[in-house]
Amino acid sequence: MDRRPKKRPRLGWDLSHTPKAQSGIYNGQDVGNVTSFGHSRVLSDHASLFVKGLAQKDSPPWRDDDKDGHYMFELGENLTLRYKILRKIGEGTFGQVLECWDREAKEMVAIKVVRSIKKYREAAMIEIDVLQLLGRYDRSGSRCVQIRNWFDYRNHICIVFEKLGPSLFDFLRKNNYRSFPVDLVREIGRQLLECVAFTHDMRLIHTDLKPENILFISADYVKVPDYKVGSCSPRDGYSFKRLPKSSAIKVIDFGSTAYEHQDHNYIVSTRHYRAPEVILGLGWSYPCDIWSVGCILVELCSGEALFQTHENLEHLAMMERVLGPIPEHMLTRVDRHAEKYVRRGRLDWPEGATSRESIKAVTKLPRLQNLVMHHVDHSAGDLIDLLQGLLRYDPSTRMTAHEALRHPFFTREYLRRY
Ligand SMILES: Nc1ncnc2c1ncn2[C@@H]1O[C@H](COP(=O)(O)OP(=O)(O)OP(=O)(O)O)[C@@H](O)[C@H]1O
Repeated sequence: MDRRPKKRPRLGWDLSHTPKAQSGIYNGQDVGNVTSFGHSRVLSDHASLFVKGLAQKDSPPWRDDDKDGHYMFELGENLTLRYKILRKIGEGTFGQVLECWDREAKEMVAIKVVRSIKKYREAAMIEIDVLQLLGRYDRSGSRCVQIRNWFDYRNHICIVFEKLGPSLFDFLRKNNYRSFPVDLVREIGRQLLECVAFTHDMRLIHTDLKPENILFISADYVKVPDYKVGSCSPRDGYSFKRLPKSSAIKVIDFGSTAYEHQDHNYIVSTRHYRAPEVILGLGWSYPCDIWSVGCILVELCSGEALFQTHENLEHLAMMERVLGPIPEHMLTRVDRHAEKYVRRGRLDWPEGATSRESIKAVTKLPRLQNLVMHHVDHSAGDLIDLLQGLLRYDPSTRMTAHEALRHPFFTREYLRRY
């Protein structure tokens, strides 16, 4: 049974946060006048009528947006005369993602049609800036999703991407939250860290790494028997699980990407992947992405999100249960919002728990070593050691992406399956 929503929301956006560190990049001009974007296009319906040889049909009638500022459309309609809408493939905080046929390039594309609300339009311009920057330097085009085009259509910023396959989260969900084989985890981890290393080299922090934002390039999969699930009969279909034919992945959603900055102290990341320094209000930087990678790798090994909680103190208590005590030097420096989670230099737990259920949820979590050993049939020692480096509490001693890529979990000669 599905226990989680199709896409877990990033909390920061609908709180009060506006990405301060990013405001210097897009200076609030009207989008059509932004000069820093070489390929800026503001396409009115009339303008698009002049695109020669592309029109199959006219533009759809003008419709009001829905109450949240989402673009209203019907399948088969044009989105400018260049793109034909085939289906909706995703929805997030920023807007809807539509699979479209690009009549000019003659290929499928994924177009993010951003909500017609000022803060999302502004954030979309930052995402375009980041994507163009990454695209300029990532010559192999290997790990970050590629932007193909962008335009402003009926007050919606539309970002055209190469079309990718399902997300890691889609795969986990379709597999009823059963684990990936460790060799696949290794291949995904390596590519993810390559992307993070490249992004960090570009002095950018993604801030929203999660299984929903990591997409397989291809949608092809095979069904293999899942011997670990002894209790289910083959008849109910659960004794098979899907595995991707190729492990190649790309990272998407650079809409919350932050530029290197000294004063990062607003809340970032989707809850389960949020680093302790973010929760404690200690300021954050590149290491917050590394923490998210650690959480993602554990989730791929076990099938379930590591810290399933919606509450800060419970979240911190879960971290202590899995990883050991948070260093006192971090707890004594917390900001005024997080003061209530600390008592005499240690976490106010279980005293500060809101319910017995909460204490139970924390107590039932295993130690990291046990969790990994339970799910992984080989290379557990290397994986545990890597995770301990990625999930170090103190961001200044946490592994960097480049260090992680040199870890034996990736460099030792394992018999490769993927
Ligand atoms: N290039 C792509 N190819 C295929 N599907 C995609 C692509 N980009 C996005 N998607 C799908 O659309 C969904 C939403 O995309 P994205 O995360 O970029 O939107 P968002 O509004 O920024 O989300 P969030 O709420 O996390 O900020 C993804 O989870 C994925 O399923």
